[in-house]
Amino acid sequence: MNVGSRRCILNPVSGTGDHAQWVTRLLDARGFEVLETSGPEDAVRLAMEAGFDEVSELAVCGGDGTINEALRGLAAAEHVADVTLSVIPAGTANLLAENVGIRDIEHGIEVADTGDVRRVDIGMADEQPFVVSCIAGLPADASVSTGGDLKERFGTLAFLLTGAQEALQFDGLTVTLEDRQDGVTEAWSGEALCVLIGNARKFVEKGGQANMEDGLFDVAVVEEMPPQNLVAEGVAHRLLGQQTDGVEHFRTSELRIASDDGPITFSRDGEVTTHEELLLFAEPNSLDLRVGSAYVPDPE
Ligand SMILES: Nc1ncnc2c1ncn2[C@@H]1O[C@H](COP(=O)(O)OP(=O)(O)OP(=O)(O)O)[C@@H](O)[C@H]1O
Repeated sequence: MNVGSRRCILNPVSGTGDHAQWVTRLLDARGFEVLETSGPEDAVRLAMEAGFDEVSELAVCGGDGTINEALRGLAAAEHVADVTLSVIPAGTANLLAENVGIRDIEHGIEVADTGDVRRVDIGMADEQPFVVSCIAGLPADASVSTGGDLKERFGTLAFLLTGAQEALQFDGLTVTLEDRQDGVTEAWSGEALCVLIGNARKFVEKGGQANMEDGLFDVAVVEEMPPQNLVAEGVAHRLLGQQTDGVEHFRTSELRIASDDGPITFSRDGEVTTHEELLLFAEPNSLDLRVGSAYVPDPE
């Protein structure tokens, strides 16, 4: 039993990869035991161990990929509900940190030590957890192929823009979406360019932080566009600008996505898997997360 214990899982190669030493020194001074990951999936193992050791505070220093691995490890150890998680943004995009008001590494360390704790929703897709989003179609593929340089220059927009360029050769998704919040209703069916399910992130209008405490996903389906369109511009406008023609947007706590045309690729916070159908549900108020003072519980 490790009541009151503080541990940090640190990815030494995420982002620019030059943070490990000084971050370890600062965290050590604040009572965190720092364990470095040694390769892909190692944060899953370390978080499982933290769960089995009943660690009460777990900081994750890395990008969204490392956070996703840590969350999967905590889920495997059935420790998600018993830990306070904090994020120290040392990745390239750092979507979760950005969505909970954490500015940079130093700020993340301070928040991990003394920040407010909010009980936020997590999403489950095929029984695996995610916090930020689960996306299918173009940005899911794009998040795999977008190089570090581009990610750094454009931030999150790069996911959309790179994907949009690739859409010239992209066939789209033939999908049916069922809203299962109150019974089963067909929410959308047809040819989609992508399906975006946000827990911590909105994808339409101005985007930004979604309500992480309402027990609902923000779902956006971008309809297939003719390839001769200026696709990159079109997608960016539709998702980030004001124009929402061709975008179906709704909120739900439970959703089933079925492909009518073979397996499709999903990215759960950057973790890529392939499914013919996927069942997603929001687990309301199930994770204690430290947030920065800029975090807005209800960003409407
Ligand atoms: N010691 C290591 N050596 C090599 N790869 C590692 C090591 N530890 C973790 N990894 C892998 O590094 C990858 C990238 O991590 P992460 O997603 O956290 O950072 P990022 O890609 O820089 O940021 P972001 O996801 O925010 O854009 C993950 O797939 C993780 O499994």
